[in-house]
Amino acid sequence: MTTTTLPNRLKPICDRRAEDVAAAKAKRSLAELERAIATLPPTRGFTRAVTAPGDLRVIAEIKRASPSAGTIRADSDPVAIAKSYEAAGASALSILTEPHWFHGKDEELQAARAQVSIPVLRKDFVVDPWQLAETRLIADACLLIVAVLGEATADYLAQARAYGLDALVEVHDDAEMAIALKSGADLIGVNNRDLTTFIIDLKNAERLRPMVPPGTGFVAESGLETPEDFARMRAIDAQAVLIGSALMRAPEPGAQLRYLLGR
Ligand SMILES: O=P(O)(O)OC[C@@H](O)[C@@H](O)c1c[nH]c2ccccc12
Repeated sequence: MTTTTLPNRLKPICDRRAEDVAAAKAKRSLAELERAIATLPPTRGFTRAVTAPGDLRVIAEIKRASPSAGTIRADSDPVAIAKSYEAAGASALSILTEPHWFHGKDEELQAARAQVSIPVLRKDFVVDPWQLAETRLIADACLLIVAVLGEATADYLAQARAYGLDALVEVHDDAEMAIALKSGADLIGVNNRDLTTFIIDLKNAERLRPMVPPGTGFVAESGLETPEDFARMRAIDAQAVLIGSALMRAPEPGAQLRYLLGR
């Protein structure tokens, strides 16, 4: 994946991830990962869980830090938070594993996933197909960011599916949405945070919602903080919301989720 045309804030993260992958590949070949995948049971079905009929579904995120917010929660125990999200009614989890900017760890994802029964999205910056195999070994779904992958999104999606891995395809404008739709994505997330400026606007999801045809799952991502924000996403018939900071900043993340869901 060449990253020369990436928006400035994504580029350092993706370049660093590409270096990490190069080092990891030297230790574990793709063939070795694929042999391990062949022995795995099916995933928990992320797309199915977050598009199931009923009230707005929640993908609750575990995120210690981010480039836009700095440290969000220093003392977080990911296993305890994962259990509290599940008990509060989350349909799925999203767990950041990017280490340098988001302070994530694969081991924390694995520990959290082992203690819940809902599906888990590995939230990371995929810049190499090798990461899809790596993700299949520890999680139920991957994130594919169209701003990073461009027209290659379709190939990454096909490879993820070949491993039995679900994918959330992330876009933030019309041009990226067109690429996501063409890629055959069955789950599209609109990021309300502009990854070049970090500005958040829920109108982004509202504006792009009509482009997504029935039968394709729609997830509104980022910047959701209040019950009113949830109501706005229900009003556009989003199947799910992806929420991180507003939960991670609360004293009790699970209790905060319950409050936002009005339960
Ligand atoms: O913390 P928020 O504003 O609730 O956002 C969660 C999630 O949408 C956000 O973490 C995110 C969306 N797309 C990403 C891509 C990479 C890293 C992080 C993200």
